[in-house]
Amino acid sequence: MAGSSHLRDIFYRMGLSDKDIVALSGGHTLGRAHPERSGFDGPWTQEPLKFDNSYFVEILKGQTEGLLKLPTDTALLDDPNFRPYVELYAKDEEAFFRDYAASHKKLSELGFTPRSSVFKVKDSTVLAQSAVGVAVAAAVVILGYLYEVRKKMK
Ligand code: HEM
Repeated sequence: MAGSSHLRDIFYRMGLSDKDIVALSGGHTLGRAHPERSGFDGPWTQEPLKFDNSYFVEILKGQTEGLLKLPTDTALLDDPNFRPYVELYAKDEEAFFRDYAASHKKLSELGFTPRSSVFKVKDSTVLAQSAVGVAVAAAVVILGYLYEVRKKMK
């Protein structure tokens, strides 16, 4: 089972799970391989411009003339933890859409610090700076006023 352990090596170090591996592999429902790029040839599904669960339906069918199966696609079938997700997504497209969206978000946000935590630090710094600014401005106004009053009293 070299395929699935290699997949786990790569995806686990990014904090992704078995479910993420299978759901994201479903990205191959779109597009195709090009001999001049990867050496592989052809699409994974009959309608490679349509985002649906057909990638999972096709890999469960086995070899189909004209459709591609990468070693990482067949690894999903051989592994006892991956396979239940393949079967689920093949029969329940909504489950695939739901899990794909969550995994895609996770993948897209790798290495990204959420806005809220950045702004919390920034907000308190900005607030502290503004408070000092207001205090200085108030002091200038008050001192100016006292200076005028003293001048009039003289
Ligand atoms: C599991 C590990 C993966 C492997 C081994 C892999 C491998 C490949 C290979 C060999 C190609 C063909 C490249 C070419 O010849 O043009 C390809 C294409 C593609 N991959 Fe993956 N991929 C993986 C994961 C993913 C993921 C996570 C996504 C997105 C969620 C994805 C989306 C695509 C798409 C959309 C294409 C088609 C590109 C095109 O039509 O030009 N792949 N992938």
